[in-house]
Amino acid sequence: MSTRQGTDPRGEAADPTPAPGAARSGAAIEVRDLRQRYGDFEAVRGVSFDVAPGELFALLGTNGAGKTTTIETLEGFRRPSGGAVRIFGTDPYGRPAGLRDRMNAVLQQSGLLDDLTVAETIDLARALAAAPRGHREVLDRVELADKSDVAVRALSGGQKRRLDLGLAILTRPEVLFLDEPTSGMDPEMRRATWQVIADLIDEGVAVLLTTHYLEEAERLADRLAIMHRGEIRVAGALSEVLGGWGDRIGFRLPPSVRSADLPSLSGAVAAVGVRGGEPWASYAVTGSDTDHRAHTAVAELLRWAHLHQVALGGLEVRTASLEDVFLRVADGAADLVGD
Ligand SMILES: Nc1ncnc2c1ncn2[C@@H]1O[C@H](COP(=O)(O)OP(=O)(O)OP(=O)(O)O)[C@@H](O)[C@H]1O
Repeated sequence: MSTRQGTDPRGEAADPTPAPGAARSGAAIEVRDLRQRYGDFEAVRGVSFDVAPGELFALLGTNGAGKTTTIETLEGFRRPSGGAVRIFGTDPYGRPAGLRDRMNAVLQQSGLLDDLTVAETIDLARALAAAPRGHREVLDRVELADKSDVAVRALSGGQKRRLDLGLAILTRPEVLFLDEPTSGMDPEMRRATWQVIADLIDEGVAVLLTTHYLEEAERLADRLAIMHRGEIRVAGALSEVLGGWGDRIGFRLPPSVRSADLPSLSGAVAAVGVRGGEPWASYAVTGSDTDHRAHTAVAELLRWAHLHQVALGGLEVRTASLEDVFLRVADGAADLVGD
């Protein structure tokens, strides 16, 4: 079955991974059974994962799942309520000097000063950094050279995110936290930003990314986890995450066919929803030997359509997508996978 994945900006296939949630070796970021409370409310409930140098781990999840709380804890702004986090083997709480210079972040809330120009912003950050990248290199990497003399307040939302990224990479971090770094960017700027991130990973930076753009995770992540209500529900390399979710057969449900009239296909579970404002029939084929069973189900469906003179508009047969998995997790339907 075909997948919807496009070109990988990193130009490489995802590595096979020994175990969901486990790093390959020498973790830069370690999270062990992390718990984080706000008063009586437990926002993070026993989360574990590792990120190795030169690896991008994407932390996906529903709104309020606990992603930002996890990142803030790793950055050393919060002491864990339970469990432990380590950056290069050191507890980051309180941001000890030895670690502070080795990590940086693009946070959801930008700390830019509106009155400074882009060039002044970079100069100020360079003055505070121990071994900063060159002024021109930063501008070029985030493609803001033509905005050098523009005041921050006059930048677009997407350009401000690019400047945030420029400031984060300026300090040459070995660990980079990216909390929704491409929000507000148009598709072209988003793709250019993916390339900047891909280059950093190639240079050996360990990146922890949160994003609501699932395509972003599909393109960039070596491994990913989907969080819901403070827990990791699904984790692993993209192929592992999608592997258990089988194939999908779908078509537009003609007005003449009621959902009760749909045939039962061997080994496939039917559901009727809406797509593009029209009723959409879909069958999920899961479990072992999915390819063979999907072929059998399609053959049965075509026989049924021929017999009953039903047009299968928009017929598609595809591997489950990250969006399918995400939506099932958001429904609370996914089982806990990984550690
Ligand atoms: N300072 C705080 N005090 C009390 N509750 C908080 C605080 N910060 C976050 N929360 C709650 O903790 C939960 C997790 O929030 P968090 O911001 O970590 O989620 P998130 O996964 O990053 O969400 P989003 O995708 O919407 O940004 C939410 O229910 C949120 O309301």
